[in-house]
Amino acid sequence: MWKFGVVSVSKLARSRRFSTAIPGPCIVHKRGADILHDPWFNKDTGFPLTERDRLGLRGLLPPRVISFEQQYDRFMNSYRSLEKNTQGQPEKVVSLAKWRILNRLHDRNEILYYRALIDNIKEFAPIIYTPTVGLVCQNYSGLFRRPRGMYFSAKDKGEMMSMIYNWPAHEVDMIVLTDGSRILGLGDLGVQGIGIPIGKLDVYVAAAGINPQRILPVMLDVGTNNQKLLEDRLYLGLRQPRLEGEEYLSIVDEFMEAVHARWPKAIVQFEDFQMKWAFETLERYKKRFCMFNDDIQGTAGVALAGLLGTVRSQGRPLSDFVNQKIVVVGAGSAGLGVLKMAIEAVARISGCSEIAAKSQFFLIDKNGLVTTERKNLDPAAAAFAKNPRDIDGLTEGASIIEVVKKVKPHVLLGLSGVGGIFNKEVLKAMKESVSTKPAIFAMSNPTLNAECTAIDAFNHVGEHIVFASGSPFENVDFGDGKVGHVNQANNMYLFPGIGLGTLLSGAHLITDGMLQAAAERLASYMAEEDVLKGILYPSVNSIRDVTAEVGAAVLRAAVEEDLAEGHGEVGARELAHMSKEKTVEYVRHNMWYPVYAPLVHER
Ligand SMILES: NC(=O)C1=CN([C@@H]2O[C@H](COP(=O)(O)OP(=O)(O)OC[C@H]3O[C@@H](n4cnc5c(N)ncnc54)[C@H](O)[C@@H]3O)[C@@H](O)[C@H]2O)C=CC1
Ligand SMILES: CC(=O)C(=O)O
Ligand SMILES: [Mg+2]
Repeated sequence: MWKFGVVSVSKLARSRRFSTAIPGPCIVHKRGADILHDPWFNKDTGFPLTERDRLGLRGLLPPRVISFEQQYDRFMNSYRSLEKNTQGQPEKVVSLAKWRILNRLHDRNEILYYRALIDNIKEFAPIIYTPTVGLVCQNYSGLFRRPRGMYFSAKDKGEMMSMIYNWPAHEVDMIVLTDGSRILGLGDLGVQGIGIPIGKLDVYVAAAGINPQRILPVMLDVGTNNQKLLEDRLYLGLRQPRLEGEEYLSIVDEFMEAVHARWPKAIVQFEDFQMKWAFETLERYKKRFCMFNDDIQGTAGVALAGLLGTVRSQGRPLSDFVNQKIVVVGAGSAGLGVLKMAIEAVARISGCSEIAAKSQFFLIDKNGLVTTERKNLDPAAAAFAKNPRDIDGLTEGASIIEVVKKVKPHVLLGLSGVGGIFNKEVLKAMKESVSTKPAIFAMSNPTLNAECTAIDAFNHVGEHIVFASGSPFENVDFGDGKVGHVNQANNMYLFPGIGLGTLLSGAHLITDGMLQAAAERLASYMAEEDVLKGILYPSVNSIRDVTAEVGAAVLRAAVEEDLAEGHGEVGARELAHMSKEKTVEYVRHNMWYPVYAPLVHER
């Protein structure tokens, strides 16, 4: 395994684009061409001559040694040329071309790839993550060139305990797992959903500095109910309907046991599971394994930070959160997670009961306003259903426009997966909001599934609004130098810190207290003057800094709950004695940073 010295965290490394500090050596068990074909070790033309001699590479590369800086510039020049050459072509074609050039580098040379990603995260995140990752998943079987991560299928039942040892790395810290059943707002994409764990883990490396040799994207292929995929000759997954009930759970159980047996400290992030399994697996595993569900819990924290930000943006104290009327459209894993966490926050802030705290929240799903009169009310949504007595003038199943007109909410938040449902009529109705700064959160991904665009929100509601979307939109230019700020309300601001903070704490569980600490730290991250301008979240360019703060908050919460067992050479006692500032520095210090380490061959 690679062991890097202090390079990744020294002030020197952070303040210079290319650090001159020398990293510790990295042991490699291969020689010659095998190294060139291994993206973990390959340096392309960057191998120094002495290393070429030591590793049997002489003659396998052109003679000139190219520095890392030159390789980096060469890659960025190719990327810029591609941008120029694809100008005017359809957006999908351009996005996929950009993804391909990045993916090729990922497959060839991980250090260079992650350096390019970290240095250009704002520009590259929309390619390796939402929205382009959605397009990649939709076209995965056609785009497939080489595997990445692990694939466990229903056909592997009984084999997983041994299969897990097929993974070449001895240590794994972070796993992102999906069953492909609800990929972004794109529905069931079966095995093609593997693109999501890959993209999320790239964000882990870029934002949290998790060592890429210690990550593992996993696809649990239990079939698909997507008829188009089942009929597609090139589809790479199991061509059978999804397993259900106990059969399904037994597959997930077996996988979790296998992971735990090989890497008892690995953290498993559940991602993009359809709602019923998202909730069920969270309940089933959260007290047994170190895991969380990003769509339920990560999203909830990011949304809560944004909701608290909207209160601050109105120039009001946080205690006013209890008076904010909030309409949530989408009663799935994400929407219900947000409601639960927001209601708990209202109860905490006001000291009232959670039942009383619910009065300001309205939940709408595909059948309209959710009330206790709903036939076959989903048990997961029941806790948030309105009693018809409390919603004067509104009835079961009322439409979004009816609810908005009647309630005049401070916030309209979408997690429905349905593009454009905050249409002109709905947005115009938000003009009557009782808030001085009405907030529109169009959080569904990818871009085409957003409930509205930024331009439509500012045009139809007004320039004074607060706007956030799950996938990035450009800021809106009002002319005369005035700009409507677009926030990206995406769980990418939290999950890397949740993972890293948990890892460094050595906790074997992720508790509500740790998740709450993460959300609170994000909520307080922005300065008052920015929040008053409607800027609720930091720039994606600051994602390592945000993650260090969030990670430290999670770690400290684990210490407070007496769950921290320590990590590496830093024990529980030492963690408990770290000040807040020292904890942030400690977290920062443990972020991996991509530099070429000298390779040392060992048999
Ligand atoms: N910005 C972010 O960080 C995150 C965004 N999301 C996005 O949220 C969306 C939903 O995710 P999940 O909750 O997991 O999905 P889900 O499938 O569990 O839930 C979707 C919900 O939307 C409702 N819905 C469908 N059509 C509707 C309509 N026309 N009007 C009102 N409600 C409607 C459904 O009844 C259901 O309650 C996806 O697009 C996903 O990409 C999810 C997690 C994080
Ligand atoms: C961002 C994310 O997790 C989702 O859209 O599902
Ligand atoms: Mg997700």
